[in-house]
Amino acid sequence: MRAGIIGVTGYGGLELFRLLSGHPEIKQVFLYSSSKEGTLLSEDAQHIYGYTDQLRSLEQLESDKLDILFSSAPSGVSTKLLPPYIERKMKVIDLAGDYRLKNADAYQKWYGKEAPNSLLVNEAVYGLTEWNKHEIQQAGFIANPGCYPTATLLAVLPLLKEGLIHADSLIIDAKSGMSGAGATPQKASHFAKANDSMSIYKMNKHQHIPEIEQTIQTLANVETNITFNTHLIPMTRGIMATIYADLSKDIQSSDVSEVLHECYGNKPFIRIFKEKADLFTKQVYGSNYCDLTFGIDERTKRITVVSVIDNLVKGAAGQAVQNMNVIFDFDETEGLSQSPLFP
Ligand SMILES: NC(=O)C1=CN([C@@H]2O[C@H](COP(=O)(O)OP(=O)(O)OC[C@H]3O[C@@H](n4cnc5c(N)ncnc54)[C@H](OP(=O)(O)O)[C@@H]3O)[C@@H](O)[C@H]2O)C=CC1
Ligand SMILES: CC(=O)N[C@@H](CCC(=O)OP(=O)(O)O)C(=O)O
Repeated sequence: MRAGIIGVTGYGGLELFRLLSGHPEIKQVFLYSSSKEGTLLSEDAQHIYGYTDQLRSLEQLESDKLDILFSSAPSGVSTKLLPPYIERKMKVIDLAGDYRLKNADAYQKWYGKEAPNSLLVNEAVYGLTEWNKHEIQQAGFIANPGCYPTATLLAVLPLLKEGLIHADSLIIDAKSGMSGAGATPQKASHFAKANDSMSIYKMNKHQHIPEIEQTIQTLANVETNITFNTHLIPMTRGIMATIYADLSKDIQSSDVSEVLHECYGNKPFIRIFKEKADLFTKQVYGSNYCDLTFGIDERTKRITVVSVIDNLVKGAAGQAVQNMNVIFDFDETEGLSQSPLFP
């Protein structure tokens, strides 16, 4: 099979390149750049020194014959760039947020950008693999989930669906490594500011709030108004989402455990740890795993659920490859079975 990657010079694109290069079904990967066409990817990305394929232009993409196209460009770009390929029925997986929100006003409000063509938004299948496998199997066009929504939704959906927690009590405290902000240097990622420090950002206005609420509505069939905040941590990869919710009935740990195991028992990338396990982001570093634990607080009748992922793998490129595997009926773990890098 032949795959193409738009935005391959960015962090999500490089991770796609790493995973697709080791995928047994992918024979060729075409690399596209909007700014560095004709140069070698390895000139910038020294870790793949020796790789000699030139970056192709977006004009070349128009006539290239691909079995699947991944787009890992900043939000707003795929609204303009992807329609011809989706309309041509090329298989497309978009890692950006453009096609995730079904409501155009919500997209404009939270992203501050012009909403994409609504027909194509309706065509897009939300690629939360463990929850949407059947739809993904039939799909030609996938809106790959955001990194924070992936970590959050995998943790809360089973509990919401089974009515174990009050939907309107959800508080999500999420933290990300610096690669979540992409390869372009920013003020917040300047070493002297970010190192040895921690910051909160986009307080109560993060663009992933409507994505999480929309997906809870679609997949667990409940309305929510979440409190969701994000923090930047001086590490390269990783997301930890610590989630608090009121228990809806007299729930025991064994009920929660049973619901999680029932939901994810046969899912290769979800690992359920014992209650109150000391999870850390590095235990999933470089892998497609989402690790979960929880603890019931008998005193407050609240539950804490914790989820860790690698933002570039399960939160982006890994889940995109998992979705490709589902679309083409490959084993879901094909090309994704590397164990985490530790220490
Ligand atoms: N980083 C993360 O953890 C996650 C990121 N995402 C989403 O994935 C996408 C990529 O993120 P990330 O890799 O971090 O971002 P980066 O900023 O690291 O990379 C984006 C790449 O997009 C390309 N690009 C920029 N403008 C255009 C354009 N007009 N047309 C085509 N290509 C363009 C650039 O490459 P070139 O100049 O060579 O074309 C650039 O390298 C974003 O939408 C992001 O929100 C989703 C989940 C997690
Ligand atoms: C650390 C950091 O800055 N992370 C980014 C994640 C970007 C992302 O995944 O954006 P979309 O899902 O909207 O494409 C952020 O919080 O905006």
